[in-house]
Amino acid sequence: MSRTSTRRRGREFQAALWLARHPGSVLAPGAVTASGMELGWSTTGGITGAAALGLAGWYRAHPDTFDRYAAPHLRAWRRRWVRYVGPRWRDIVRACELSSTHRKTGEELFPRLLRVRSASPHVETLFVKLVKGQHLRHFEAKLPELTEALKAQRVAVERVKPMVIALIVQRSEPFTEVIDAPEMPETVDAVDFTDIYVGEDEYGNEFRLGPLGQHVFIAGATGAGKNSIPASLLRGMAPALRDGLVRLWICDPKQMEFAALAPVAHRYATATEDCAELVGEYVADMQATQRELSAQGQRKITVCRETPLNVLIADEMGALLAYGDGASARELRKSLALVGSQGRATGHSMLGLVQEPTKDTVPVRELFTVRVCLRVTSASHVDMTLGEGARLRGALADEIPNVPETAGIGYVVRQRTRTPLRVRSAYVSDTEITELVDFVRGTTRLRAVS
Ligand SMILES: Nc1ncnc2c1ncn2[C@@H]1O[C@H](COP(=O)(O)OP(=O)(O)OP(=O)(O)O)[C@@H](O)[C@H]1O
Repeated sequence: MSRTSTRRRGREFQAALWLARHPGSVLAPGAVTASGMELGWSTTGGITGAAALGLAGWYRAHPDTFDRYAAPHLRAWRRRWVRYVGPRWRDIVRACELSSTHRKTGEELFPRLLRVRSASPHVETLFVKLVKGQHLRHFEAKLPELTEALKAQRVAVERVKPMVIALIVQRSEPFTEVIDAPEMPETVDAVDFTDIYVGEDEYGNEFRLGPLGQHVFIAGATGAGKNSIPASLLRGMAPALRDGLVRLWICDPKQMEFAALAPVAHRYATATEDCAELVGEYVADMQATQRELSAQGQRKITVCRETPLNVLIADEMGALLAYGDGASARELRKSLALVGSQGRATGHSMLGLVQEPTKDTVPVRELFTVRVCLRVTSASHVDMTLGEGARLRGALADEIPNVPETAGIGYVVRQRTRTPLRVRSAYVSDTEITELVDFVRGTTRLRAVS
């Protein structure tokens, strides 16, 4: 209903509305006061102290679960009240000329901060209710001013629903140094095919992927550092490759970085038709394993020489699917779909690399169980890679600067919470690829052992 009166809403009602919007601010002090009056102030102090101690104990004892479940809420709450408390938010909005004046009452109207989310220490998402007459465009036009006013590195904006937008505020860069290539274990016993080190996450934890039972999709613009992820995985499995427990199948239309691995690959192809044939063989191999498994009454393989882990690396998937000749591309899509849906039990995994996640690659994307989005050139590529809403939740992969210092940086979505996690893969140089190849072929001893 539009306002016709020239009088403002009374202050007592403004206060009541504020309290209704912030029930926590009423309930928390209310609960403490009630407890103090009912149970006595020393008991209440004891309960509050025990809760704080419990939280501190959790923080120290289980960093993983604390960082995942408690930290985002505590951080969001603290930032809400330290950085964006009423007058501060209004000052920022006013300084960026994003407030407006009510025509009749002359009252200054501010876009209202509905919610602050902070899934990682480096990013906050501010959900903002627009003032009538405002549009996403007004905020887009003021992004540079907002970035300065918020003292942020970067601010992005997205429309959430009518009258509500999200400002995604990146505060800092967790990765300022290149991460060394993973060491190669000496023996197969040291390799866990479901858990291989490939880099670090923004909390300083190890970023690990498991090729056994998973298909990994990696999107990133040219120079984003896609190759480091498969290369790190291969280094982590080096003794298994050497001993015939892992077989490598490579589709390499570009014939650049992966060409160095050709000598240790079980199959290697470059032309689209040859790649289609290679993937066809991969499917036949998978189906043969399926028959063996069902003859033995088993549901999945144990990695050994007889039933090795097969890893299919499909570089430039977009090019293979979109620009190759029609029949081969169709054949490839069908075969990849089969591997995607049936290959996990038989130990037939895929690592798919794309420069641009477009509509040709998106249907295939759904076949992959783990997706990594490195620097991409368009905001739409983020959700195309990681799934709807990923960018809104803070996966600003399109905002990663296009400079060599950011290679290998990107996002994965945590399966349980769907929160994007900023990660950086270890960097595997050409020399370290050569070292891997020599190790697998048995022409060198190890440089180092984990
Ligand atoms: N994880 C990393 N950490 C630091 N630097 C890296 C990392 N990965 C790659 N780089 C640097 O970025 C350059 C480009 O990497 P890479 O060739 O893997 O990119 P790409 O995404 O595969 O690009 P293209 O699609 O053009 O092949 C490398 O030569 C290297 O200098």
